[in-house]
Amino acid sequence: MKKLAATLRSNKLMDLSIAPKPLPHSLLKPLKPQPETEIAYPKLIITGPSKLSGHVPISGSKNSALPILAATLCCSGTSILHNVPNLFDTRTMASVLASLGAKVEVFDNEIMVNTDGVQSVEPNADEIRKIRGGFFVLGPLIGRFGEAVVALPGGCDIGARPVDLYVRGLQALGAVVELRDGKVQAYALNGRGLVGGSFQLDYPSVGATETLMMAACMADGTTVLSNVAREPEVVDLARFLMKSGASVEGAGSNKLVIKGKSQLHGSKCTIAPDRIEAGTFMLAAAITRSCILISPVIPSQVSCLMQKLLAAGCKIRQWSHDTLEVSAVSGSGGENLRGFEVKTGPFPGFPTDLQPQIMALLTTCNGLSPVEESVFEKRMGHVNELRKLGAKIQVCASSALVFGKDNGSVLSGSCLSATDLRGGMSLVLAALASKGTTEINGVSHIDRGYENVDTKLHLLGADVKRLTALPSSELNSLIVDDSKKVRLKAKKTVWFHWKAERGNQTSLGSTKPESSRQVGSPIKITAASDHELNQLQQKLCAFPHLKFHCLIPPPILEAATCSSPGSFSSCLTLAAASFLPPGSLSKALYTIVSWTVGNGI
Ligand SMILES: CC(=O)N[C@H]1[C@@H](OP(=O)(O)OP(=O)(O)OC[C@H]2O[C@@H](n3ccc(=O)[nH]c3=O)[C@H](O)[C@@H]2O)O[C@H](CO)[C@@H](O)[C@@H]1O
Ligand SMILES: C=C(OP(=O)(O)O)C(=O)O
Repeated sequence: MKKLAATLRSNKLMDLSIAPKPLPHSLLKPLKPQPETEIAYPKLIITGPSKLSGHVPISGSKNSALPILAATLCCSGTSILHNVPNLFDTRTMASVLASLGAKVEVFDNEIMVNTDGVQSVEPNADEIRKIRGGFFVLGPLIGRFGEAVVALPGGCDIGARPVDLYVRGLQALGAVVELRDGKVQAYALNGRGLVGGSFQLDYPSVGATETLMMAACMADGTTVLSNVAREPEVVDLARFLMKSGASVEGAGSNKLVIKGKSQLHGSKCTIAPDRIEAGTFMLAAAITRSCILISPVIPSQVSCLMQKLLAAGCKIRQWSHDTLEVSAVSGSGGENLRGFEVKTGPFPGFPTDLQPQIMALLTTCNGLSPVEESVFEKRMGHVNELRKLGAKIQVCASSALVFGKDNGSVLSGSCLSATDLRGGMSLVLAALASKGTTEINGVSHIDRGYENVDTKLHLLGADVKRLTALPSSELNSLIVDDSKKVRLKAKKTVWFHWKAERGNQTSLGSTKPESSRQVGSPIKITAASDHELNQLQQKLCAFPHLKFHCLIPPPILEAATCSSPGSFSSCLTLAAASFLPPGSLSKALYTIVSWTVGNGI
C-alpha cells in the first residue's frame, strides 16, 4: 500500500516542504471514454401511441447504490446491501471493488462486500472509465489506506465534468494529489492519514460532496464541508456511513460536520427507491395521457416534478406514504396539457436527470415551454433525436424553447440513437407517444440507469420489444482450423443485423442466412495474420459490435467467402456480404458501417 506514497515522495520534482498547489482546472477534465465499436445493440422497437395502465415497481436508486458501494471500502468486515438495482453501473462498481481485492457476492438485488482482503489502492482503470460512480472510491481509499490511484471517470457525456473540487477538497484534508497518465494519484501528506480540515465547495457537486464525506469519516479530527450538495443520495450515503460507525452531522443541509473515526465496520443497508426512475414513470403516464400507480416513491423527493405536472393539468393522488397515482387521461384535462417553464438546479431544484424526459413531455403540451439546463453545459443531445420524431425545439447553448402540440409538434415514429442515459430515456417516452414504430439504438446507455425498462413498460401495456445481440452463451463455438479459417457455430439460428451507407443514405437490414449458409455451416473468414485472427476471435467471443469501413465493389458481393488474405476489415466485410440477400446491395456502392449477430426480430 505504501508503494505509491514512496514513489511519489522519491520524485525529485516534488518538494514536500511546499504545500500542494491546486492542479490546473483544464488538466482535471475526465478523458472522454473512447467507444471501441459502434454501440447499436440492444435496440428497442416501440410502437405507439401507447396507453399505459396498472402499477410500476420502482427499483433501488443507482445514484445512492454507487456511492454506498464505494463506502463499503471504508468499513472493515462485511457490508450487506439490499435493493441494489441490477444495472450496468452497479455491476461495474462491483468489479471495481473486486479489482481492489474485496470479496463481492451478488445475488439478484443484494450485494455483499467484504473488504478484509483489499490489497490494492488502484482499481482497474478500464472499469473506472466506464462509469461516473467508480471515481468515488478515491475518498474511501485515501481515507482508510492513506493513498489511492484512480483513473479519471466516464459516465454520461453531458459536459466537461471536471474533478477539481474533489482534488482541492482532499488537499484541504492534507493530501498530496497529482494527475499522471489520466489517473488521480493521491496520498496523505503526513505519511499516516488524512487530517480533518475545512473546505467550501465552489458548487454543490454531488460526487465531490460524497467523496469528501467518505474521506473525512476516517480523517484524524473534525472536518467541516460547506456549500455541499443536499441531494437525497447524499443523505442516503450519510445514513449508511453512520450505521457503520461514522459521525456525520448535517446531511441534507448545505453544511456537513464530520468527526473522523479510526475504523468503521460493515453494516446492512436497503437502497432507497430511485427518485429519477419514479419521476420518469410519472412522465410516462403524462406523455401517454394515461393513469398509472407508482411505488415505492418518496413523494417529497419528487415534489418539484409534481408541481410541474399539476401545473400542466395532470392529476396526482397519493395513495399511501410511498404510492402515487399520476393521471393525464382525457376527460380529466389530459388531452390538452399546458406547457410550462423548467430550470434545472441542485436539489431541491428541478433535477437535471429529469430534464430530457420532461422535454419529451413538453413537445406534446400546448404552448411554448422554455427549458434551461443550468447544471451541465452539454445536456441537449436528445434534442436532435426528438426532432426526428417531429418535435419542434430550438436550442441556444444550454437553453431550449419547446414548441408544443398547438405549434406544430406532432410525433411520429423514426429511427433514433440514444447518446446518454436520460437523453435515451426521453426518446423512449417520446416513442411511446409517437404514432407508428420507433427504433431506438444505443439502449446500453439506458440500461446504465433503468432496471428492466422494457419489461416494466410492457407490463404497463406498451408495445415495446428489445432486440439484443445474441448472448455469447448462445454461441457454442468459434472454431479455428489448421488453415486458420474461423467458423462461428451457434446453437440456434442467428440473424445478421447490418447498417450500410451510400452517400447520405442509410440502410438498415436484418438478414437471415440462406439455407446454404445456415449458421452451423461456417462463416469462413481468413485472417491476414495471427494477430488479426486473435483480434477477430476476441471480438467475436466478447460478442462484439464490430465497426469497420470498407467499400464493397459489386463483383465482390457475389463472393461467399474470402479466400485470399486481406485486411481484417475487408475480410469481415466479405463475410458480411456473404450473408446479404443477393442483389440487396449490389446496385450501388455501399459502405457497411456496422454489423452484429443477433436474434431474429
Ligand atoms: C453517479 C451520480 O451520482 N451521478 C449524478 C451526480 O453526478 P456528479 O456527481 O458527477 O455531478 P456533480 O454534482 O458533481 O456535477 C454538477 C456540476 O458541477 C461541476 N463540477 C463537479 C465536480 C467538480 O469537481 N467540478 C465541477 O465543476 C460539473 O461539471 C457539473 O457542471 O450528480 C449529478 C447532478 O445531480 C447527476 O446528474 C448525476 O446523475
Ligand atoms: C448523469 C447520470 O449518470 P452519471 O453521473 O453516472 O453519468 C444520470 O444518472 O443521469
